[in-house]
Amino acid sequence: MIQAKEIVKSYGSLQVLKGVSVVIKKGEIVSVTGASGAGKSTLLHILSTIDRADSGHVVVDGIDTGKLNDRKLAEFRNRKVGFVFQFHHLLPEFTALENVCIPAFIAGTGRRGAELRAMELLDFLNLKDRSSHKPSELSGGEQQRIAVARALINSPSVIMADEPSGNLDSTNARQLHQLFFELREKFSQTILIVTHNEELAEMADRRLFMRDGLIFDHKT
Ligand SMILES: Nc1ncnc2c1ncn2[C@@H]1O[C@H](COP(=O)(O)OP(=O)(O)OP(=O)(O)O)[C@@H](O)[C@H]1O
Repeated sequence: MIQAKEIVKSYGSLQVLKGVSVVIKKGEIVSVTGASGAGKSTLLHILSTIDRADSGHVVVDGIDTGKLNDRKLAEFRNRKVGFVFQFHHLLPEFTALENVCIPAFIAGTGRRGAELRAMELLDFLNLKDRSSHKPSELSGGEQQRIAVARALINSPSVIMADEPSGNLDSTNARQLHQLFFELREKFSQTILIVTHNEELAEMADRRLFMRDGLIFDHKT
């Protein structure tokens, strides 16, 4: 489902990824931990095609992303990959429902179809009655669940989360963690989570660990 081979990435003279290879199977939930600066976010950005590697290959859903031009890559990302970040990045002037719909509009879905799908997702996430609220009128946990709904609207095959619960209190963090497992049950999604949260890392099917730009199986 996600295959990365010999990924190398440098920023100036700093080589951040030094030949990272990883395979993540369809429907698998994998966590990545490691010290600050180890290269976790950089790897996630490359696997999710937000950023390009200097060398190496990233294949998602059988598509070699290195072969796509920028326009095709943006289209691919919009349809195939859902993102959840530490800070939800919801647009403050739009309602929860509108925020969730935005990736669907970008994909060319009509307003009615997008809103129907968004309401289904908000219902699944117990947020239906918050749909007309702006982000500032929602709690941190609700904002993050809205961001999850936004990540799901185009039914991506892959969800990538970078410190998704880093900004939440322990109760909301636990609920969000549980949600990832419910998503896998319901939508068979492949989920890759970068986290400093040991409890979340431990819940995953498989744990990976990064050190100095290299990736390892996590040994308990
Ligand atoms: N755009 C950039 N330009 C220059 N250096 C960068 C850039 N992005 C990341 N780096 C550097 O690359 C290294 C790895 O960063 P990265 O964000 O991948 O680490 P991380 O393991 O996710 O850390 P953290 O746990 O603190 O989020 C760091 O030394 C960082 O300063």
